[in-house]
Amino acid sequence: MARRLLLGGFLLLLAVLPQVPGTPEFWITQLNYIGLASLVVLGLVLLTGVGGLTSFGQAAFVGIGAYASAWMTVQIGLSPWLGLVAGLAATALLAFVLGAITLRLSGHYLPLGTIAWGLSLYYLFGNMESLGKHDGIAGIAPISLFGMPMAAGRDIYYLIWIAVLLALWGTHNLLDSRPGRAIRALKSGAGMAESFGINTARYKVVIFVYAALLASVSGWLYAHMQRAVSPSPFGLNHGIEYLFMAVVGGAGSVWGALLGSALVLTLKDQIQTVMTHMLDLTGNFEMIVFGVLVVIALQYARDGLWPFLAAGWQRVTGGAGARGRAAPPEAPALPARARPVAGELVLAVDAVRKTFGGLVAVNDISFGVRAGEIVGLIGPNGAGKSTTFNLITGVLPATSGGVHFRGESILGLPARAISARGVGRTFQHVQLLPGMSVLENVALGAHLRANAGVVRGALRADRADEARLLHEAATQLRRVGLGEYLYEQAGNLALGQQRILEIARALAADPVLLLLDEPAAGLRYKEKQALAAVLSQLRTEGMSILLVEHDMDFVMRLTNHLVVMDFGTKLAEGPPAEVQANPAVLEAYLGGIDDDLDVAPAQAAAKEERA
Ligand SMILES: Nc1ncnc2c1ncn2[C@@H]1O[C@H](COP(=O)(O)OP(=O)(O)OP(=O)(O)O)[C@@H](O)[C@H]1O
Repeated sequence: MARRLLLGGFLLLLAVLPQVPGTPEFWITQLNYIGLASLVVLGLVLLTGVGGLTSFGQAAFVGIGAYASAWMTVQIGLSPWLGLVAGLAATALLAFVLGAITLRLSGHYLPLGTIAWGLSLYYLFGNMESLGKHDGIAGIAPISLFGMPMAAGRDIYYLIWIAVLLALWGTHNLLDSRPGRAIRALKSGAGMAESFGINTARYKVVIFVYAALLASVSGWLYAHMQRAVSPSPFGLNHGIEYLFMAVVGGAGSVWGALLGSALVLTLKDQIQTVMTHMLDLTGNFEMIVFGVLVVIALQYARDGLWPFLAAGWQRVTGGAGARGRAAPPEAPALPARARPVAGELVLAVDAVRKTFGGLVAVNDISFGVRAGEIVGLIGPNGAGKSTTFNLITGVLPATSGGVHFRGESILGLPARAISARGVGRTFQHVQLLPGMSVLENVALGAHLRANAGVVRGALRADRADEARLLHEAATQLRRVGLGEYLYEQAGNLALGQQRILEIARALAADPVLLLLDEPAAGLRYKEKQALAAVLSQLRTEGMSILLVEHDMDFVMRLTNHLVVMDFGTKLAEGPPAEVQANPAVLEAYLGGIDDDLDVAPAQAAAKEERA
């Protein structure tokens, strides 16, 4: 409620400011520039703050939007609106090509790549005869709406701010949608996202084009506001300044874009005024002071200033608690895949082999998992269990052998293709998006069961789809006993709960086979019992489970079949009681290779059960 009031007040202020007779013209001009910068910075929030892709070259896309429309209106005499369409088309095409090439670069090569094309485009503007070389293009017509030209600053003000507010709304919606969750996974969970069928390379290109289009709209508005364009505002220094704005404002939040643009532009102007009037200094000294202020700000607020303001506001208004919120409403179930009949061979691993240089980590291992069966893959540390797991899930390429899932060869397929066929997994080291709610983390698992894309997400035309996804996520969370934590931040959960959350996320993908990598690690006794109950229940429902686990007690009580590995080779295979009595297995474990495995209590437990 309080947030709505604040937003309403802000919108009202924006709307009436130019109408108040006393508002200085300078304020309007400054607000126009803040709006134009906000559009570019909003793109950077999505690209850099959320997606983790640093770009220094956004000013060049502003230039494409500006020059395309300037050229179309001045040289060909077309309407600025057609100029907008041409600018957006040119930007989309160029960003797609540049993105497809540069986004493959990782680490510092990506920012270097963006600097390279930022510079190239700047020099292109300055050297093309038809674009007026370094003098640029003058005499650009103003934008007209319903026959009324928006020539004055106060006229175009509304158009600029409508564009900014629409972009804020669209970006905010996008982040709160199915594609948005995938985008939020790019920065720190790309590998995990691929395991849920998310094409991360595609989403990187999508946010790159999205950010470029926002910059292009800003360029179009700028060209028709200034009525002239020249290369200098589209140079690399402006690209860096946009990045500053994003970082200072708070690159993780859409409102950070507005705050950063407003702060940087106002500060620069104020410092310049102080320098010239009070200290009698002329020249670009404001940039020096500004640079120092940015360094200090980053020292104390790494995530920018918006999170500070948001936290302060939360304290004042006492924000809604995560526990108190109602669960997502009922919604039709998501499409589900056909289940195998009990006993059908779901997974067949056939003489699979993996070598790392001279080391044979997995040495021609074969085993199978049938529908409605829990198979345990056990062995001392370094036996090759995780490597086998990674070969099945497509994370590592095999050296030789075969893996069939429901009769189809899956060896060599990428992780997301394997996941799409119905193989769900959890990770040895928990891989969640800690800043996202528990519910959203699980909804990410159901990504492939819905199809709302970026446009539907941004326009909020995805609500029916979204309701089904969230309802499914809540259902899976209740199924594993985490129904009370739907809106809690995933990072706030205890490790044991995070592991169970990973199972819920895997279940949301509607898998036929679940691969669990040490699910009981770090769990307390009670939590282990709860987990065992969940897994037994899943088995009863026909789920097939392959379990890599160190806790022998847990494995012995739960599995139908055990495969024991040691030094990459299969040591034994069979029902747990049989394997447990196998002398080779006892030797491998009791030989002191692995202290974690405590066979004796497991034997006692098995005896107890038989008695
Ligand atoms: N990427 C890699 N490069 C080189 N060697 C590797 C790589 N991954 C695993 N290995 C080696 O392969 C062997 C099997 O490792 P793996 O992690 O599969 O064993 P594990 O049974 O899962 O052990 P743990 O129970 O400790 O997880 C080990 O000797 C390990 O050092």
